[in-house]
Amino acid sequence: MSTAQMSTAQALVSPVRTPEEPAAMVEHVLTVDCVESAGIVHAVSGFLLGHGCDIIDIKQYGDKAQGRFFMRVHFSAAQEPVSTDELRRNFAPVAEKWQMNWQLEPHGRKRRVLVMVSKMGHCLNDLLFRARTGDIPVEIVAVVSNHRDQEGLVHWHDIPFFHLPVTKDTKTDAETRLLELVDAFDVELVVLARYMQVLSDGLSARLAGRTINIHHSFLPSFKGAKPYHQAYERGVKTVGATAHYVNAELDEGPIISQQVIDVDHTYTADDLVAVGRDAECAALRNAVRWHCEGRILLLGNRTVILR
Ligand SMILES: Nc1nc2c(c(=O)[nH]1)N[C@@H](CN(C=O)c1ccc(C(=O)N[C@@H](CCC(=O)O)C(=O)O)cc1)CN2
Repeated sequence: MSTAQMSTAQALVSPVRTPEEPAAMVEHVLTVDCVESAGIVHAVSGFLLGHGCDIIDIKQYGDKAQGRFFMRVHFSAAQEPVSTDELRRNFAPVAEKWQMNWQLEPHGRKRRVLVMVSKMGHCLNDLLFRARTGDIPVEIVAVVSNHRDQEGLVHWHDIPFFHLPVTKDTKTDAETRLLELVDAFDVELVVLARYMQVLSDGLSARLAGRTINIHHSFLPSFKGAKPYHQAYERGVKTVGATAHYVNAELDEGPIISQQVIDVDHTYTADDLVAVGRDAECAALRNAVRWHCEGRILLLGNRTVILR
């Protein structure tokens, strides 16, 4: 068989050689905040260009009053040769030079979430459904409650349920057990989905920046345990809900997301409780989604949301 015949035969069996197969691309999200100054975007985009990365979406905000700069970059990187850990190692010197607070995560990585609830299950139910359907990038790894009302729902989702009753005498042990569960399940975010016990200063400090609460009023109005009854007595025409990070000060943590609903004189206090549920679910789901997508950065007791 002549060489010409040989090469025709080979052509028949070996795959058609197309131009260089693009390497598999992996998407990442980089969030940074640092002192505001010229050259930050250039430094970050130059780093990405130098590592063969392609920017998909970029959001930034410079707070002139506080002199702080915030940025979120969603980008794709050729998987070979750059892994997430390698990107982190290579970005560290850039972050050091600019004194950045930063995070670099695979885009869409599901965060490990522990949900706390008392008796009212509407926010828990909404989060369980949206986690199950992939609407929010979370894996709910455990649910903790000081009551058993939601145990059946949680077991239906095949998720571990822990009953930690809280009284004046058991609160310290309950909080110690909660921290054991946070470590045991490698929890990245704790969500208080109508959990009606105040976390101690010590627990709030241990969970600072990784605990989100839904308060059933449009803060700063009507703090405390019964905001809808306060709203009814005050005769308001709008009620709402506020998702915020938890700190030791009750209902005082940095606000992430708020929702409102118009009402009028025909609404009883129970009617306000009922219409408020949708606002609570919407505010909490947005806050959890934005936190897990790396869209929230802190500026003192306020938040910067890059979306
Ligand atoms: N350290 C914090 N812990 C909690 C916060 C918070 O902002 N910081 N928010 C609460 C949720 N919440 C309002 O959104 C709230 C819950 C409970 C109370 C309250 O007064 N509880 C009474 C007991 C009520 C009961 O047993 O039903 C109390 O703790 O004495 C006010 C506001 C979650 N934790």
